[in-house]
Amino acid sequence: MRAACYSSFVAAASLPLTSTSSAASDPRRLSLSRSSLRCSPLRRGGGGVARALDERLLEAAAAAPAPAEVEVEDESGVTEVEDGGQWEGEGAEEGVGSSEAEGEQGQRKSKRQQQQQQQEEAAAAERDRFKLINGKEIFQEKTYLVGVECKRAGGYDFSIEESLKELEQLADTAGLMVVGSTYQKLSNPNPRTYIGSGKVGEIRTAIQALDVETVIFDDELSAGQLRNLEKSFGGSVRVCDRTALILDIFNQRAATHEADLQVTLAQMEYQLPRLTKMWTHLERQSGGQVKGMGEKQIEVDKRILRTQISTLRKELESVRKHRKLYRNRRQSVPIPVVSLVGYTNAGKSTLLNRLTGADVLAEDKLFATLDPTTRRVLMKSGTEFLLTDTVGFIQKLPTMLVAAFRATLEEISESSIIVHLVDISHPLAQQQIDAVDKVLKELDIESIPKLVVWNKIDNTDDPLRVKEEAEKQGTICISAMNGDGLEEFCYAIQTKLKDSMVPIEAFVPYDKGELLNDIHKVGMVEKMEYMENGTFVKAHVPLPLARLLTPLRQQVAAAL
Ligand SMILES: Nc1nc2c(ncn2[C@@H]2O[C@H](COP(=O)(O)OP(=O)(O)OP(=O)(O)O)[C@@H](O)[C@H]2O)c(=O)[nH]1
Ligand SMILES: [Mg+2]
Repeated sequence: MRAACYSSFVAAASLPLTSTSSAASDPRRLSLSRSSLRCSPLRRGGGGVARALDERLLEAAAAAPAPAEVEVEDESGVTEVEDGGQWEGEGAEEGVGSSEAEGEQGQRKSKRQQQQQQQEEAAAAERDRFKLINGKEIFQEKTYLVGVECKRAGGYDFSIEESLKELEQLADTAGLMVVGSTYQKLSNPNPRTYIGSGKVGEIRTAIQALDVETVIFDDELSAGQLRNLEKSFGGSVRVCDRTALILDIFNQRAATHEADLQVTLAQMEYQLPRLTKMWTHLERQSGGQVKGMGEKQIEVDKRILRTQISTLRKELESVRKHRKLYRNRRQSVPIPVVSLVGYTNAGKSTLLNRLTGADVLAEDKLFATLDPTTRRVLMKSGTEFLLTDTVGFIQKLPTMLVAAFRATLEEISESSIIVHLVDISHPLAQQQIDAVDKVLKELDIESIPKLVVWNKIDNTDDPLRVKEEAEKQGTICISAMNGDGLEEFCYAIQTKLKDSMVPIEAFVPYDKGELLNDIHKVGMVEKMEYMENGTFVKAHVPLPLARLLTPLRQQVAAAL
């Protein structure tokens, strides 16, 4: 029953398409237009991994005994009572017979009551699995996690246990209920099933014992591996991988048009290579007589998907152009931009909120922020800078997501300073730093000055010792939560900004007073002298403003 309902869900939901069950090859799914996919209430209700409320309710209703059957049972109960009434009369004569009948009847009754109670409890437990996440109702599917530790070149620094722990956090963010996990050490992944056959059997047993509905692998699986695993685990269990899970979280959290476009594009790109051989059932249905039918259907689907991908790319391009235009307009007032980057959950949004009084969602979930938010920060010195909050990074970040979010991250490449915020209280802080540096390298922005800042100092066991260590490394410690170290943070930004500015001396006539304002706002004034026809100013200013001031810089010698 679940498999049947799930078919219709996958067909209606968008293209996270983590499943390769026969349902996943439903032709209707691919013929859906993207706009209809985006508007689908099922997609709104949680995307591919977490199922929508309506679907689950239908399913739960179907799984529960039909009301008509309950009535029949009740009717039979009533008949028995009536019979019992007759027996009662007879029993009054026989005495013992009556109490025996009553006992039997009572036993039957209590058994029925017990069954009813069990059913009610099961229904209540089922209802409890509907959770409200980000204002969306999500059904907490029972999920089992699987990891593989491989000896591979350029491996990640996260151990398999740590990586699985993070996968559990991701599953929790997606609204899933993790009921167990396992891992295997392999020299090389099995090309058919990723894990060995013994492990497949072990997981199958766990699926049955724990009533698992979804199995998530910690690494990206091929279409063939997904299909083979799903077959081995039994039709109703869904198998997906870390990438699909991350895409699903992004899908759940995309709140703006641009984020929505980016996530849909990434999902389609993830899906494209996984369409291969999903139509083999057509070959089987046709009894082998209409050869190549499935093959043709894949081609049709791929073509549809490619067309949708290219339409999406064009749409994204136009959004990007618009964003660039906006950025250029913003740059005509050359306020320096400081970008906040860091591992997901490091506290970037909390810091932005704390410094600017913004109202960006900050919560103890992974990928709370998908869209860059920029706010103005006014320092005590009077200097201003723009602070941009960006999407968090994660180890094993799907490459299509990095690519899809490149436009968003372009903001970073045009900033004056990059602040790499680290959750220093996290046991894997160093590994997280390495993962972020890896993505930053991919973005080719190493020439921009970087400031490493340790956050959540309040959450460490020994803040004093951590601060000492930070000092040794030339790093600042802050608590975005309670505001500790924020003055030092602003001072460090100011110093770094100054390093990236040009020292100038200029004579600003009184009728060009607005330029003096700009110097104050975006630069750092060291000396100012009011003279007869204007003001002499010595300052550090950003390059664009220094260029703008060129004629006035040349007048200094004449004025003095
Ligand atoms: N104890 C402590 N908790 C903090 C601090 N800063 C942030 N947090 C908490 O850390 C969690 C994540 O904070 P966010 O600001 O959402 O993190 P983020 O880096 O924006 O995360 P993403 O948007 O997912 O990339 C929230 O529960 C915050 O309350 C801090 O200085 N101390
Ligand atoms: Mg955030």
